[in-house]
Amino acid sequence: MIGAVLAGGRGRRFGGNKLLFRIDGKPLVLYAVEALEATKEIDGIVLVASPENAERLKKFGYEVIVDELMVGPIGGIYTALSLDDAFVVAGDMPLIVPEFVDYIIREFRKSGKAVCVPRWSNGYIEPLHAAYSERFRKILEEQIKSGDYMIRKAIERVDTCYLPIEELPERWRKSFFNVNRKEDLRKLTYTSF
Ligand SMILES: Nc1nc2c(ncn2[C@@H]2O[C@H](COP(=O)(O)OP(=O)(O)OP(=O)(O)O)[C@@H](O)[C@H]2O)c(=O)[nH]1
Ligand SMILES: [Mg+2]
Repeated sequence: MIGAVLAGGRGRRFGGNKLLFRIDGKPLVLYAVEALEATKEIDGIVLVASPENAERLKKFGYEVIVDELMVGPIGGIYTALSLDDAFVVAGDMPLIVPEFVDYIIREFRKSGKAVCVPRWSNGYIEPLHAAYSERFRKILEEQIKSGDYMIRKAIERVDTCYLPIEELPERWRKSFFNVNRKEDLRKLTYTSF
C-alpha cells in the first residue's frame, strides 16, 4: 500500500501555489507527506503532480508521478493506482492523523473491498482520505471516459466499505481539514498541530 498525495491542483480559491505555501516555515504539502510517513501501514509515498508542478515537487525528494489527465482529483487517484493499492489524501490536508489512516487501511484489508472510505451520517463521503485497490482503476477509467468526474459516483458503483465517522474517535476528525482559501489558515492555530 502506497500513500498518494494529490498535488496537481491549481489552488484557484487560495490564489495559486497553495501546496508550496509555507506554514511555520514548512510547505503545506509536506504536512500531509510527513503524516503518511508516520503511519505503520504505508510503505512508500508518491506525490501526484500536474505536468506544470512536477519538477518543483521533485525537489522534496519524494517519488513524483505526473497526472496527464488533469480532470480533477479523480484523475489523480486514477494515476496513483497505476502503481499499487493506494491510500489517497489531498496535499492541502495538514492535520492528517496517522493512527486514523492506519485504521482505514486495516479495515480496507479486512473487508477485501475495492474501496474503503469514511462517511458522515448525512451520506457525505471523504474520498480524499480513503483506501483504494488497484482494481478500482478500471472503474475510474470508465467513469472518466464517460466525461463524468465525480469520484462519488464511481465509488457507488463498486462494493465499498463505508466507515461511519460519528462512531470513530472525535480526535480523528481534524484529519479531514483542508486548506482551500487563505482564510482557512487562520483555523490552523498552534494547538491544532
Ligand atoms: N493530481 C491532481 N491533483 C489534483 C487535481 N485537482 C486537484 N488536485 C489536488 O486535490 C486536492 C484537493 O483539490 P482542491 O481542494 O480543489 O484544490 P485545488 O484544485 O488546488 O484548488 P481550487 O483550484 O481552489 O479548487 C489538492 O491537494 C489538489 O492539489 C488534478 O487534476 N490532479
Ligand atoms: Mg479543485
